[in-house]
Amino acid sequence: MTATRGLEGVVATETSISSIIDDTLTYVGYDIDDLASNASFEEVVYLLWHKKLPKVDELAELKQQLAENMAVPQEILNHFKTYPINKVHPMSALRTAVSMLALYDDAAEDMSDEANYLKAIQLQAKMSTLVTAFSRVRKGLEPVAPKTDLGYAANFLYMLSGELPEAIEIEAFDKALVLHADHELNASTFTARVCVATLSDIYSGVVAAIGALKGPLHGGANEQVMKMLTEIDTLDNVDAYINEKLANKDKIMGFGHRVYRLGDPRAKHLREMSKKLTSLREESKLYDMSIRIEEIVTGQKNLPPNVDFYSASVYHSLNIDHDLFTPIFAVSRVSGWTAHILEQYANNRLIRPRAEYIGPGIQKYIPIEQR
Ligand SMILES: CC(=O)SCCNC(=O)CCNC(=O)[C@H](O)C(C)(C)COP(=O)(O)OP(=O)(O)OC[C@H]1O[C@@H](n2cnc3c(N)ncnc32)[C@H](O)[C@@H]1OP(=O)(O)O
Ligand SMILES: O=C([O-])CC(=O)C(=O)O
Repeated sequence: MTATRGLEGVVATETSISSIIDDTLTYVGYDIDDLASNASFEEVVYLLWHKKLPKVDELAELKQQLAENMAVPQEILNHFKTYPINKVHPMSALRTAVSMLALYDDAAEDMSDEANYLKAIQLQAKMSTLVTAFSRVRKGLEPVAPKTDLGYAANFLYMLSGELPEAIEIEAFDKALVLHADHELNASTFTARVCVATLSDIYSGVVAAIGALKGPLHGGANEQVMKMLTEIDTLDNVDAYINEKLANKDKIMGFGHRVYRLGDPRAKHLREMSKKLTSLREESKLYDMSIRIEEIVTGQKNLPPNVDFYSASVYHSLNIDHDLFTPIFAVSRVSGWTAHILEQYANNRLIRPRAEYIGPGIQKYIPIEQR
């Protein structure tokens, strides 16, 4: 038995939710470029869960279900207030809060298809409330209740700031949610599938996935990109900073991908959004710095930007705190996680691969006093 490092190239499951073939990303066969230009996030959520685009009444019903399920138990909001607030990363708060949601769900252990679908709706609805409420509580502000007449993207921005967002902000945020919704068998989705393949519950699968997304080699990279842009500070500093990192063999966050070799098709949409929004906020320097970083990293290492690179300056331009970038990724990706969890339940087999043993051969036990 020989291990494949990082499971590269290993085909671990079948799925009909999303695919990456020849650097093209599709959700249920729809090209991501088509969806990014035309579909709302709620349509994409429906697509991932039902494997078909919704009709008018189906979309209206899903929107209503999401809006109606956004409120979270007061106990969880009170719990936020007990945290050592300045030390807690919002991804850790989200991980705990999603775990707590299960405690207040009477159907948490009901494994019927109907109950699991309802839990998917509740997780999708409540995660945006949890992220925005935590952000406010740590600033000493009260959470803002969702408005049932707003769409998902608008509601997130409204609950975050307490102000009704502008149309351009809603459009950009909605598109970012569409672009992050699913991505074949990425690390967090695989984690979710492994977890629920033991027939554990959907909350456990999503909590496990949040943990996997948090790391800087996966969803956590978007926050690190913003940290890098902040450190570099000016266009003049870019070359020296990036060249030094590359010379030291440090990774440049937001570049490279396990599956894409020619480039991540989502990055160009975020690049365009970054250009527009940074200019609107009179912070074009962030876009200019990003473009120069891309020129150097692509030129020297042949590594194109991934979804996390330009999303950083997009979220910054929406006045979002930098440590909320990865929780926002989770708010979108929970649609994909839950779609994969439901798909796993529908045709389940325990996921249990083997390991190549590289430790010592058979050894004889030595009593502790003789070691
Ligand atoms: C939503 C997402 O999860 S998208 C990915 C987000 N993560 C990041 O942006 C973090 C930075 N990128 C990386 O760490 C990697 O490119 C990953 C984790 C995305 C993919 O990793 P892998 O497929 O395992 O590639 P691996 O890390 O083995 O890299 C292969 C080679 O490219 C180099 N490389 C890969 N990414 C980068 C990078 N961002 N900066 C510099 N060099 C890089 C590696 O150093 C390695 O070089 P070597 O062969 O000389 O040792
Ligand atoms: O697919 C991956 O490995 C990582 C990624 O881009 C994503 O999860 O969106």
